[in-house]
Amino acid sequence: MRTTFRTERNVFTNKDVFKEGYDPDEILERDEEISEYIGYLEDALFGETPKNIIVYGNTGVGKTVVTDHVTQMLSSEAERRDEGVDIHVVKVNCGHHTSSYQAAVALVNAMRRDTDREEIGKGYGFADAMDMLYAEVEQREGTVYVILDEIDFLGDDDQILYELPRASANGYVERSHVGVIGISNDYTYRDNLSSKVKDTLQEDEIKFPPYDAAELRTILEDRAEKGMKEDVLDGAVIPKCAAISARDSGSARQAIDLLREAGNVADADGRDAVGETDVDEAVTRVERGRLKDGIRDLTAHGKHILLSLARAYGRQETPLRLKELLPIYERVARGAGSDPLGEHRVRDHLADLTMLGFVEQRRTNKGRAGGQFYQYDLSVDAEAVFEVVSE
Ligand SMILES: Nc1ncnc2c1ncn2[C@@H]1O[C@H](COP(=O)(O)OP(=O)(O)OP(=O)(O)O)[C@@H](O)[C@H]1O
Repeated sequence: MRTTFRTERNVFTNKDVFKEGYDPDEILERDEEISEYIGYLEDALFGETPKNIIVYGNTGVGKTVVTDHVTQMLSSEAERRDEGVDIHVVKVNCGHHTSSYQAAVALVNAMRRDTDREEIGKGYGFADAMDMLYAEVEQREGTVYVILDEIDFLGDDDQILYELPRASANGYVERSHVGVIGISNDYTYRDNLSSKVKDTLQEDEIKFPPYDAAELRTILEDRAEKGMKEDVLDGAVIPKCAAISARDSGSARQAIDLLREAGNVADADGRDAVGETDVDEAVTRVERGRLKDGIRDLTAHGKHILLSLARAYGRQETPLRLKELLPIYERVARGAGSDPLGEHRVRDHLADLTMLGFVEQRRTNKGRAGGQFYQYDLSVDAEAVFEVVSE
């Protein structure tokens, strides 16, 4: 039981070093990708038409951190040379702005915020938004690199990728150039683009492979040095976090999360030594965190259905059939103030939840005459479901 605030932590010197938004001074183990990137970006420094680039790689492999780093380098270099070439960078996340129209509006607003102007409201069409975007670009009188993070969320609505690269050729901007950098988790993204977009974009590709254990160790050692006290880590901790993450995902995010959580476990225990067993506990915590994020991302009815299953599971009534689940779901949905969906839609949701790994679907044969039917069970921790729903 704590009655006072601590004056010093047991393990950490700076927890911010382990946060998602932390900007590392140094990007480690990505020299090849940085070099390739610099090669593509360089044209812009000479006032030429900028190259369009798409960066591919799984989650947590450094696409964002490297893109931020090299584009920052590019605009500082242009400023340092002071040869009349200004380079501006504007970034939006298509995961939050999933249509070409929304992305265009978000870009206009980002550029307006950048110059302390009011954001535009609603009620414009795509063409209006693009006109406003071109006006912003033209005002910069230089090269504007547009970064579209999570570009695959645009899906078929990729008109903006057709428009932006043609801005100069079409005379929409005369004093400026526009370049596009797309960031994607989906290696097949390009295959789904329409041929007219492919023809205009003519992009170069940079692929970010997953990190191996040795690379993750380097990244973790650097973070530990910046954010943890000296000598608190047992020698096996970093190699273990690195090995688990390399085997699982090759993600630096996962590795950093594991090290932070292992530190948290020891710290909360009042220890100033982090050991291997703390990593085991960290794995459980990080997985639970990821599971809860996944539940949070579900639609409202997805959550209602999962909660119904979790309740049934808690009463040891699972596995159960759809017709047994429906009344529970209907009560849950009404309790949350929404109209329950019909049987077919619930079945579709259950199929989605099964695909996402939240639910297990079993086919059961009931003797000769009984025919076949499906039964459903919860395949994630019920507590995590209750916790998210009660947030
Ligand atoms: N080479 C590296 N050196 C130092 N830190 C890194 C490196 N690569 C990744 N990181 C860190 O790992 C985390 C995830 O990296 P980043 O956000 O760049 O991944 P991403 O590939 O863009 O992932 P996502 O597709 O999920 O957005 C960040 O905290 C980042 O600072």
